[in-house]
Amino acid sequence: MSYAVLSAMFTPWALAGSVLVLLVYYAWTKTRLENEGSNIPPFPAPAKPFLGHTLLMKGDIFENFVWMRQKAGDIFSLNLLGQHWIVVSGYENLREVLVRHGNKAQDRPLDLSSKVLGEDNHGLLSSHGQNWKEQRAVTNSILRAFGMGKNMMAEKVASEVQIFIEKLESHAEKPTDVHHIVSAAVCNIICSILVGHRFEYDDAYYKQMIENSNAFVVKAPSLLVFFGGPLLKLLPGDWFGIKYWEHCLHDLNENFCKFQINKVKQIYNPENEPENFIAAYLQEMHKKQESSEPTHFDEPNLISLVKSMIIAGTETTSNTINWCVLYCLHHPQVQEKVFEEIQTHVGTSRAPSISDMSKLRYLTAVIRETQRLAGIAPLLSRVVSESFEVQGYLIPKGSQLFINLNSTLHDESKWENPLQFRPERFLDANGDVFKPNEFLPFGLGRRICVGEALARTELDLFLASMFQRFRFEPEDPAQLPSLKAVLVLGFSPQPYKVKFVGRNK
Ligand code: HEM
Repeated sequence: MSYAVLSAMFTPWALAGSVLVLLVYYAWTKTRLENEGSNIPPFPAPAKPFLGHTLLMKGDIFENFVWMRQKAGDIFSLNLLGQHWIVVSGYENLREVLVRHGNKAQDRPLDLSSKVLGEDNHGLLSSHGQNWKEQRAVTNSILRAFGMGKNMMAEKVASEVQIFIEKLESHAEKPTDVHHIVSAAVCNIICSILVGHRFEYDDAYYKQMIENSNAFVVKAPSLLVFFGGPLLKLLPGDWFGIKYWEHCLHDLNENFCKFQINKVKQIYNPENEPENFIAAYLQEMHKKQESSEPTHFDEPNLISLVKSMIIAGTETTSNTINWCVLYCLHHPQVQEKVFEEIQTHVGTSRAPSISDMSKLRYLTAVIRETQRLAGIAPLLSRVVSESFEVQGYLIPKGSQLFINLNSTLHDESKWENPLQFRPERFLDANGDVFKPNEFLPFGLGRRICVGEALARTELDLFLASMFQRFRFEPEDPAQLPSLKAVLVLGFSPQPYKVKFVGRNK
């Protein structure tokens, strides 16, 4: 080979061209799934080169899943930028995957928030393996010790409800967007568990924290961006909103989680009974460290755990309350019926308590119907740690799962007219409330919501007092706020205003 040919081969352009060809080849091989050709669930459409089915995720993902399910069945595959995702729908299939094969489908893929924060496998929401098991066990035991599911926790909730109702009274009859007030009240319950005290709703520091935590849900980049997130973040500007989102998470991390942990550490004494979640975790951590047992208990996990609880425990419950008020604006007869029930069984001279709930059966049905119809946490994600079979299909190790929770909550074969708000569907012929298996708003199996008992107490006490004290009226009766949900990480109602009219008027 002549010197001229050799030197041409090593020009910067030729090198750049070779790198590009290699990259394209790499991307091409990445987009051919490892187990394609074996008995994996079918695809709803042919995959495009490189992108696979990524563009099919555009728009309303649940509407897309409906036609995909019709074409490919209850369990189908998608190739998203070379990653094998499997979408699972239908109650029996969810049970098979999350319960029967639960130990092989309990890990969470590393999500974009963990990637942007550089948190590989910390905390509870997005951790996996042995670390997740330990963080989940300690969270459950601390929450139980602080009275979750018992009267002790109900008292904490009840005292915040009282302050919340007074706040609503100060806005009475004025059309108000109560989103912040509801979130601030609900988050105060988590804060009083985590750090041992509540915050004023108008406190600037607290408001910022709520905004950051809310941003995690409503400002999350679209699912499309999720798959290429870490790379897209390197682009100049903030076209996809990743940098703003990252900033909010970072602020939450530094100024709330780390700051509050440091405050607790300053007065923490391992000899004393822990007064809050952070102190209880520190105590467990020190015990493990002293016993020199191998342990995943450490401060990075604690920081992430605090963040998981704030994020998972605020917008979920407050969204459900906001949905319930919105449904009642559209169905005023429902709120009249709840009020009558409260008047009969509780009266109006004292606040409803958790022990009243067994008599407030229609209210319980209204809360369940709100959770069913709103389906606020519609899609759960998992990564498969060991291959297994469902319905004769191979669910291969390393594939990722989208568990379509709303496929059971809105299943036409189970619920008549599933998209209608009809609380009576949860009442039997004797007027007793029941819970069909398909009612799974908190998930199923090993990763079922860790705060379910707390969330149910919150929903019962907040809503019972709201129905007792106010009639919810629309700002403009001729134009009711939209019922169309905003879908980012979950389903939230669009912002709306409501008038809280005192029942004594
Ligand atoms: C109406 C309110 C709520 C709903 C509908 C809800 C729903 C859910 C769902 C569907 C999951 C995912 C389960 C899975 O992946 O299988 C989950 C997980 C979780 N929830 Fe809730 N949740 C609510 C309230 C709360 C509250 C108040 C807390 C605070 C303690 C909380 C903390 C968590 C945590 C930390 C996880 C992650 C658990 C894990 O990955 O092991 N949630 N929740």
